[in-house]
Order: sequence, then C-alpha cells, then structure tokens
Amino acid sequence: MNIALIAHDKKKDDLVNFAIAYKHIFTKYNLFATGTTGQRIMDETGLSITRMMSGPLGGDQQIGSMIATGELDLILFFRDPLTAQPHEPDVSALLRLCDVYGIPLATNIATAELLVLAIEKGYFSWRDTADKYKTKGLNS
Ligand SMILES: O=C(CO)COP(=O)(O)O
Repeated sequence: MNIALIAHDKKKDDLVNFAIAYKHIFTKYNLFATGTTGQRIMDETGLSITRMMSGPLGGDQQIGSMIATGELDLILFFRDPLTAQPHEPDVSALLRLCDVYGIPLATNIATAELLVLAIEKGYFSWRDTADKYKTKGLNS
C-alpha cells in the first residue's frame, strides 16, 4: 500500500510527531510526500520516503498525478485552514482527485488517526490485494 504524507508549514510539527507516534505502522508501507514535508519526516523519524517537489513548486500536482494513475491508496494531508496558500488551486485539485478516484483522504490529525488505526486493524488490507491486480488508469 502506498501512502502520501503532506503538511502545510504550520502543521508540519504535528505531522512529524504523528509520524513518530505511528512509525511502527508507517514503516510497513511505501511512503511518498511533498518535498519539505518528506525531508522533515525523514530527518526526524528515519522513515524512508519518496519525495516529490515542494508543494508550491508542483508537489501537490505530482501527488495528484499518482492518484490519477492508481499509484496511491491513502492521503494524509495536514492542511492549514487559517493561512492563505499561494498554490491553493493545486491543493483544491489534489483534494478533488481524491474524490474522483475514491481515495481515502484525511485533512486533519483527528481523521488521520482514525485512518491509521484502521490500517493497523487491517481494514485496508484489501487494497494490497487490489494493487497486485490493478492496471494503471481508469481506462486501461
Ligand atoms: O505545500 C504543501 C502542500 O500544499 C506541502 O509542500 P511541502 O511539503 O514542500 O512544504
């Protein structure tokens, strides 16, 4: 299962602490992240993460592209709802693609915790099986 981790600047500490708390779960999966978020988590947890560009420089769109091609199973996106983002259209596009493709998306720590605990319980393990048979894209 492939998981994307993203946090706006004022939420990065929360996501790093979250990754530390649930490292024993995250370590079992393939992790992806936007640039700065991924670097912070790698530095502070030792987890291995494939990093995209920084969000404002296209990282959100790269994550969105992975959703469109069936390469992501879960998104944990710690959004900052109180700060204007220069790349807000990219953020909206990413959230929209999660709904287009039915990808589980947490936009705050409380929902993220429920989803991670669900992973631990095995509620998403069907996705690992589905991944094995999945072909890329909706039309292929
Ligand atoms: O801006 C972001 C999400 O919209 C996150 O990007 P960084 O992880 O590069 O800060």
